[in-house]
Amino acid sequence: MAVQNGIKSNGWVGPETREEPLYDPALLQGLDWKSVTCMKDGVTSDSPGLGFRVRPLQRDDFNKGFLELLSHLTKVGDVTKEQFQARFDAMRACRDHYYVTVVEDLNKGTIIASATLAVELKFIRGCAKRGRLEDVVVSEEYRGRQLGKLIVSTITLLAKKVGCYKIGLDCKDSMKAFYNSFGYAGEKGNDNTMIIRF
Ligand SMILES: CC(=O)SCCNC(=O)CCNC(=O)[C@H](O)C(C)(C)COP(=O)(O)OP(=O)(O)OC[C@H]1O[C@@H](n2cnc3c(N)ncnc32)[C@H](O)[C@@H]1OP(=O)(O)O
Repeated sequence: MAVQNGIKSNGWVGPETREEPLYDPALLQGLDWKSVTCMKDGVTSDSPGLGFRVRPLQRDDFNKGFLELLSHLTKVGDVTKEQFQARFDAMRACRDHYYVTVVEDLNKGTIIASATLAVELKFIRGCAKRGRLEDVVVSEEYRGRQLGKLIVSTITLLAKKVGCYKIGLDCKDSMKAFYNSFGYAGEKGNDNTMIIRF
């Protein structure tokens, strides 16, 4: 892809074009961590712990074990690098809709946690935006080290920052207590997920 004066032919502008982030990394700066009570030892997305970095998904994360990480959540299938990059490019083209956010272990150069904020545009509520928390996962060998809380809290704060009026999620019954600890709760009379699988 052609780059001229930091501006790519797809219109992406910013100092981190070399790393090709899915969304503007500056959005992760200055999140309101004062409102988060579940983190211990001052861990935030700006200070995630020695050797860790919280950042948007990048186009080269195929090489950093991103799909391997997702396999700790569900079936991924045989996704080639070309397929991964085509999907990445499609998500980036839908600007302001997909905020796949990861934690990288900088010492190993691997992606060790991830979650997605998907933003749905509405006509209701004055053309509001609704957030969805999707595909939360921490690599099995890194669990129990606050990374789950870190990535979920980051996405929740990000949803507020980008202007969502609410954020919701679907999860198994066994995960309800985990999400309750961040303030996610079922609503009386409106606590059903209904799906058709194709
Ligand atoms: C919307 C969705 O995507 S639902 C899908 C959720 N993802 C999965 O099920 C994938 C497999 N599981 C995982 O990847 C991880 O176990 C996660 C993401 C659920 C948790 O990640 P971890 O890094 O281990 O969590 P973390 O260390 O931040 O622990 C957070 C706290 O939640 C608690 N916790 C962890 N799992 C659960 C659970 N199932 N129910 C209740 N509490 C839980 C921990 O005990 C810990 O409590 P503490 O802060 O009092 O010590």
